[in-house]
Amino acid sequence: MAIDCISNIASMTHHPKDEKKDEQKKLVFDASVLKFESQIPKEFIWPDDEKPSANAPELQVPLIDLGGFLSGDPVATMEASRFISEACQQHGFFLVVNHGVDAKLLADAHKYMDNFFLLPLRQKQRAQRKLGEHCGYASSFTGRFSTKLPWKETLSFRYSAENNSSKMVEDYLVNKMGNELRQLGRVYQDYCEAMSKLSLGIMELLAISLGVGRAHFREFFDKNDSIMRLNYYPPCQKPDLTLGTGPHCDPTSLTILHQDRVGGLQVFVDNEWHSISPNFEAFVVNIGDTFMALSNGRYKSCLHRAVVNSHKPRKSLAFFLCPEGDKVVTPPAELVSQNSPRVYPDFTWPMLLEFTQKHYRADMNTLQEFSNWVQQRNS
Ligand SMILES: C=C1C[C@]23C[C@H]1CC[C@H]2[C@]1(C)CCC[C@@](C)(C(=O)O)[C@H]1[C@@H]3C(=O)O
Ligand SMILES: O=C(O)CCC(=O)C(=O)O
Ligand SMILES: [Fe+2]
Repeated sequence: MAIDCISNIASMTHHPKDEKKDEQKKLVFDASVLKFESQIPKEFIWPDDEKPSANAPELQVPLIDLGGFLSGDPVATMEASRFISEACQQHGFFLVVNHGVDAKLLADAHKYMDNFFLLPLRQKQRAQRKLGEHCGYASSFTGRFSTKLPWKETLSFRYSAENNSSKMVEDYLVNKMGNELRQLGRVYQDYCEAMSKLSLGIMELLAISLGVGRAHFREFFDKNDSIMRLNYYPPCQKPDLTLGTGPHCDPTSLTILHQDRVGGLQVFVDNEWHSISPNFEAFVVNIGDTFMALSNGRYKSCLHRAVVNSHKPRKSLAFFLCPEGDKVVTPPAELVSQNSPRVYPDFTWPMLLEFTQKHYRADMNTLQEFSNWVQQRNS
């Protein structure tokens, strides 16, 4: 595969445009084979100004204890919302502990990632993500991007909090991968339900921290239609030349990320990349572009990326909270005034999702580029 991959890369430079497109489709990232190569394909080598810097300083992120809030303690609730307000005005990232997510479920969610990603490539490709779609298996997005390829494999699927969708995740994975992955499907169904519940709690704290009605965002996301993404970063023989996930702000509303014990998440704060050290007891929470719009720009969606290493695989589970498709993303009246005029146009999440899947590779400017695109289309 690697030879095929490299010969395709080699031949990609000599074909006319249309044939080159065909060649790109054949470029396959098979980590189990590429690892025997001393070099990495040039498509995975990022420009010098984006390569990972040596040991990034650790970011001191507030560890917010949700225990008091979850048990209804009003003092603990106010304290947690204050910590969140400070973090979201600084960089949009915070850590939560005593979050109420079952430890065995968390352990299973990591264990079943190995069950999937260690399958032979041919089997993983049964769930192959199609161009323009956001669900399915993808490896480094070969065929979607031709440069700055991320050193990762992902499996993404939809989760809906609608009552009649209690088996959506399980059914999707069994339908794509066969009945032998039914237990895996059940684990991620349960995991997404736990993430949705945790997200709605955090939405209450965000509303309190912004001084809007405590139920406002909770109701907005009650029947969320979210994305679950499993990130698998194979070891890389040249970790200082590539990135696991490129620099970006999440276009979604809220991300609840659980990284394994390997570490690799970095956040761009005070003009420098900082690492967020792994803490298996904690979830990393960050707001995304859609919540930045909902907060009328009050809270910032933060630039972050993931680096890889040469000695062991890294895994992260990212739950991307997204509103139902027909919800209009517009800030509550309390956050708009003469002193705080509207920053972004009204939009729906499916519009922004389509923009990132068909028109624009999400980076640190997605929301601004999307706003320009919306205004052009409406003018
Ligand atoms: C809506 C989404 C698009 C991406 C997955 C979710 C939220 C994060 C986005 C992403 C991770 C940002 C960096 C670029 C990207 C292409 C990736 O590296 O995976 C983005 C995802 C995507 O478009 O598939
Ligand atoms: O793997 C990580 O730590 C970060 C992944 C990420 O930012 C994403 O999937 O949006
Ligand atoms: Fe992200």
